[in-house]
Amino acid sequence: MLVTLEGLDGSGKTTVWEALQERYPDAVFTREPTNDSWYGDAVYRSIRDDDADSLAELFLYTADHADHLSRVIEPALEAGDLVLSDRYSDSRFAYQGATLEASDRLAVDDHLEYVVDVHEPFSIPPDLTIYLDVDPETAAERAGATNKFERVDYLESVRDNYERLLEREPDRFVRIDATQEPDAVLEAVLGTLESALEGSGLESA
Ligand SMILES: Nc1ncnc2c1ncn2[C@@H]1O[C@H](COP(=O)(O)OP(=O)(O)OP(=O)(O)O)[C@@H](O)[C@H]1O
Ligand SMILES: Cc1cn([C@H]2C[C@H](O)[C@@H](COP(=O)(O)O)O2)c(=O)[nH]c1=O
Repeated sequence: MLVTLEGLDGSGKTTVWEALQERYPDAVFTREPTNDSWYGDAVYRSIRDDDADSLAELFLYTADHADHLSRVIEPALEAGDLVLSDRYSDSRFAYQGATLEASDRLAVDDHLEYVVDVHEPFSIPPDLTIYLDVDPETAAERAGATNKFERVDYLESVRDNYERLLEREPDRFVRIDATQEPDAVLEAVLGTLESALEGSGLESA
């Protein structure tokens, strides 16, 4: 089963993902951008470049995703493992959808749909996506504005895109109020995961 954690920068995904590692010791924990390949290194280089071309950046993130799929996700799913990924394809749909729209780099009507379509022929959709919902102000404050994505105005567009994704696939997404205290957020995530794992044949926490 493939479970992904999504949300704005600073929404608390990594905090939750790290706590889950104690509860699910047999699961495969992974992330995007990857931090163990040259594709991931290239993505982090682009994140640090304020003048990066938005279309080139989409394909850097997508190359990293393709490698992540073949190297980590597909083998783990074939082995029947529970896979928990801190960010995955929805980050591309929300973030690059917003960046491309702002840069006017592409002659398409709907930038989010374009990014979804790029993934469609090769990607594996998650079984469950836990969306940690925070307002852009809280997100930017918590994240500390350390990169070009962590600005309130940009995060507003990213959040609008996440809302579209939740509307498109209400059965895949579970929204959790991530402005709650960390313990309450973790409890809500654990409750969601336990319900999803019931009857899946995979072990509960
Ligand atoms: N529920 C919470 N309430 C208050 N602060 C939180 C909460 N969850 C996480 N934090 C704090 O917010 C900061 C960002 O958290 P974290 O790194 O988990 O977010 P993230 O979503 O993974 O961010 P990014 O996408 O930028 O990596 C950290 O300092 C963390 O301790
Ligand atoms: C996977 C992915 C990520 N991003 C953005 C979101 C963050 O600002 C950075 C790095 O992610 P991290 O969780 O803070 O390490 O990259 C993106 O724009 N598109 C993506 O596909």
